[in-house]
Amino acid sequence: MASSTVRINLDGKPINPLTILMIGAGGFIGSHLCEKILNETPHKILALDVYNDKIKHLLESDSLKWAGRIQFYRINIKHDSRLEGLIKMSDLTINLAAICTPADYNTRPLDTIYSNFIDALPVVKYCSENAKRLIHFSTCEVYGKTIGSFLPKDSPLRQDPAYYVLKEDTSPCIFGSIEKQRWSYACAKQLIERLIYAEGAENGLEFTIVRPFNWIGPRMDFIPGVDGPSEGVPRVLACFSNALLRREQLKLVDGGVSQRTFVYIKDAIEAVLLMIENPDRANGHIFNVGNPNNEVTVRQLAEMMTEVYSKVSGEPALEQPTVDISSKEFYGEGYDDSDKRIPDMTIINKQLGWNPKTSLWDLLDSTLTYQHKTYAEAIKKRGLHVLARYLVTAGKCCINFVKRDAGAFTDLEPDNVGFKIC
Ligand SMILES: NC(=O)c1ccc[n+]([C@@H]2O[C@H](COP(=O)([O-])OP(=O)(O)OC[C@H]3O[C@@H](n4cnc5c(N)ncnc54)[C@H](O)[C@@H]3O)[C@@H](O)[C@H]2O)c1
Ligand SMILES: O=c1ccn([C@@H]2O[C@H](COP(=O)(O)OP(=O)(O)O[C@H]3OC[C@@H](O)[C@H](O)[C@H]3O)[C@@H](O)[C@H]2O)c(=O)[nH]1
Repeated sequence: MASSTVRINLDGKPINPLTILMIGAGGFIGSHLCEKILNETPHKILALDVYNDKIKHLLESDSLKWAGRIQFYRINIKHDSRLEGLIKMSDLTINLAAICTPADYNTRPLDTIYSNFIDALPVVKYCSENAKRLIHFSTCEVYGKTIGSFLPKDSPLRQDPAYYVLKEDTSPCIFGSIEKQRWSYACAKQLIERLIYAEGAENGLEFTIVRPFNWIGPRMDFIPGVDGPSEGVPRVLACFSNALLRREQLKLVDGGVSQRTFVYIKDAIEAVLLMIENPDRANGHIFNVGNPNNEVTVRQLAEMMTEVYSKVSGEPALEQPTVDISSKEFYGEGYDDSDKRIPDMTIINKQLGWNPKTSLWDLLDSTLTYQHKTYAEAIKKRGLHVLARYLVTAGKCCINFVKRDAGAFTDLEPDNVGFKIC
């Protein structure tokens, strides 16, 4: 519940109610950030996105306690004349809009570059020209590969943090060759960071840049064939959740040797709210937002998710829960990878006093509980439905489709048919 008492920031200054333009509010991070702002602050949100299914629960009824503090605008920032006016109406613009699933970077490089650089240009321009504050979402991927990854495999220096800890103001950005089009995303993000930084240096733009380190939690991406395209390839959490839900093997790209640190979305948006409400401490800064204590290889993540899902679902794991697959087969030509992503936390600790709280096991427990509750039934129905169609077309038996409503047989959606084998 939004408090009615005057809220103060880290420097003891009163926090005045803000109007926040959130571009990409309908996405994974945006939906959690909207919830937090509406539940804990008096701020108003102009939620801009092409989709709103992940924030529908915040928009539905005027009876909601935050009614009137969130308005949704179905806008594609690629070509919409309303963008500048909305930026002018707001005290702060947060830009989350991006194509940010690795399966797109090497297969849709032009769209990826346009989305992460070209389309962000007007947002930066309008904020700078109208002296409006900007919080821009970049990525930990701008660091690319660690320096240590170029050392000989047996070099002891690989164990030296100086060769792998990623620090905002000192670490280089190291990408693969141009043919490795995976890096189209990271390079576009790097260039928009540099443009924002230059707008700050030359024109006084008040900016904060966020580099998320694998934020995960409920509502991340989609489950292919349920709330996203069957042929879609989401990020690893949704890929692995999809396999677990369907009792299929989890695919380990190139053996799952890459390492990642994962942070719970609920911890991460706490850091963003601190940035929003402490402009004197956040303006002009780039922040790593991640959890250095949650490092695993992708293989270890798969094993942990398998164990947690077995506990959550009550179903035994597969005999062989994982299978290796080459990146070429899984992602196609031009894929490349970050070897390791450990965030240095010095700057965010000093400026905002933020630290993540949730262990990887606990965040996977709450996330897979959500996934199982949300998707298991739908997937089971679709599975039976597909089986029924197969049996009928294969002439194995006749099946009486028992319609649950009076609709025509054309709408044989799993939700409204039951069947019995005669
Ligand atoms: N989730 C993470 O771990 C992570 C890690 C690093 C960086 N990021 C960055 O954080 C931001 C948000 O990521 P997310 O995980 O919420 O992704 P997401 O895909 O769930 O959300 C992005 C949202 O932006 C919207 N969008 C994209 N192009 C748009 C356009 N032209 N006009 C209007 N809306 C548009 C999409 O519809 C989507 O709702 C992205 O910039 C991403 O690069 C996220
Ligand atoms: O089914 C899968 C999916 C993914 N993976 C591997 O899991 C690792 C993580 O893959 P993700 O799809 O989550 O994406 P990455 O961590 O590489 O980058 C992501 O995090 C940083 C953000 O900028 C973006 O949202 C995205 O680029 C990669 O090594 C990938 O190859 C698998 O082994 N199997």
